[in-house]
Amino acid sequence: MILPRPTTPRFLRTLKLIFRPVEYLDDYGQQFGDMFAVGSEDYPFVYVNHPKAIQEIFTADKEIFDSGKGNAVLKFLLGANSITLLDGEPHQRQRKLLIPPFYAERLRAYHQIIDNIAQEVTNKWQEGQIIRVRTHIQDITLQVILQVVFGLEQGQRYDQLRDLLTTLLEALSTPLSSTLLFFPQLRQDWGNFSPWGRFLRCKQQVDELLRREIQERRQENNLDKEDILSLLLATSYEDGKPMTDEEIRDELMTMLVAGHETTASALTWALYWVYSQPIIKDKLRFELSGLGKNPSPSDIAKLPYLGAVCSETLRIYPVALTPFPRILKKPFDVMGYHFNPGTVLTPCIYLVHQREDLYPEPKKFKPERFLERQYSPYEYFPFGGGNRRCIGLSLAMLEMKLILAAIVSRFDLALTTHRPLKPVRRGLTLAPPGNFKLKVKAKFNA
Ligand code: HEM
Repeated sequence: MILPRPTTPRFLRTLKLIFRPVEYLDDYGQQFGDMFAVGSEDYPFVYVNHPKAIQEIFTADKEIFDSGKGNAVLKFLLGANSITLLDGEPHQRQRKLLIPPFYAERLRAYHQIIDNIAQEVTNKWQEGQIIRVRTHIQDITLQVILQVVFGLEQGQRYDQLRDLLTTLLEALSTPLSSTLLFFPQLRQDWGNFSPWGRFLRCKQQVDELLRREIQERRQENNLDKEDILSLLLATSYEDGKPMTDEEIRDELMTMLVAGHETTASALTWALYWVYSQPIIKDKLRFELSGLGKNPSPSDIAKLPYLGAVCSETLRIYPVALTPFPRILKKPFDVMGYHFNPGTVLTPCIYLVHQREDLYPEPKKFKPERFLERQYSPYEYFPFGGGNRRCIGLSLAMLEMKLILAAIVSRFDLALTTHRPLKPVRRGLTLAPPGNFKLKVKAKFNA
């Protein structure tokens, strides 16, 4: 069987994928259905949009695919030791060390930190003020990473890293600057006058600060600290060897890049959906009020409607349109199609989340669907799946719930325009436009 494929020239397709990613997928998804191919005839890039096919991919033998190779484009940012760039045994070895700090029982230690940061940033909001949502939310999620993952306390290095990391990631966040990711030949260092030159200098300073922090923390050897960096410093591989400073630095950068922008985008969407539909805001407030005054973060994290709002937020516009590409190392069959080594199989999160047979009226934001039925990990997978599934899933969901609850219970916010908010590209991800604003109508004492 031969897969359908678009006839649009490659260059035009790539431009559409960069500047109008959702239309790109909507158009081809409607035209071609469950699976379609782009790229070369010999080594096609295949979008897979059927849950059965996705199950076959996510449950296949780990040795069949490489993914790290497909992420090589991120080496300049994350470093060569990043888990996202590794495959096979080195990848599994690294995952074994990185996953335990994210177990649910460990995350309990972070509840209060997340709640405090959310309160501190939003306490400054005043009635009548117009909030540029992403700036504030990203400040919260960046501080969560600095405190929970890097274990930093507020002070000079905290402020330096906070500023540098914001500049670093902003440099790659517009649809135009995202072209640097797709066309490496555009990365030209013409000093501080060129975006790439500015990026390189900023990255050097971040690397230096992280190197110093890791060295000092190794010397400090404080076994009482519960942040993820401390846990990584204390752990070792099966052969007893500890992680090297370079490995730890690259994983810190990976968790920062993978964990802070993504969560900020998801939360910004959540605020848009909640405040564009008053009934959802009312239902959330009602559910929260059932916990009484000063509810514990652990109780908030268990609320079903709040969870459903977060899940629906990640369904309708998933932050990642696709998980990492799976590059075949061996021949493999999916739903009757035969693929040769070199083929790139890409389960498409966005198109599966838009399937009418799974999600009736898929363009409507309806949290109730997550209360009425359970979706399999092949029907709903905003965090990817199989042996590469996001390691920060539980932290991200916890942050979304606690921060959304902190805002909804204390503020009445209003949209400043009734034009529907359309997603835009932000690096490799999909995000609400950076200029999305909300007006503070009322501030309550929760
Ligand atoms: C809403 C927030 C987030 C979303 C939507 C998200 C989504 C994803 C997706 C789609 C993948 C690829 C999985 C695959 O290919 O199957 C991934 C991988 C990853 N994510 Fe997340 N993520 C989020 C938050 C986080 C956080 C908070 C962290 C850590 C602090 C994190 C760390 C990682 C890492 C390290 C990987 C690579 C896993 C591997 O290669 O084995 N993510 N994430």
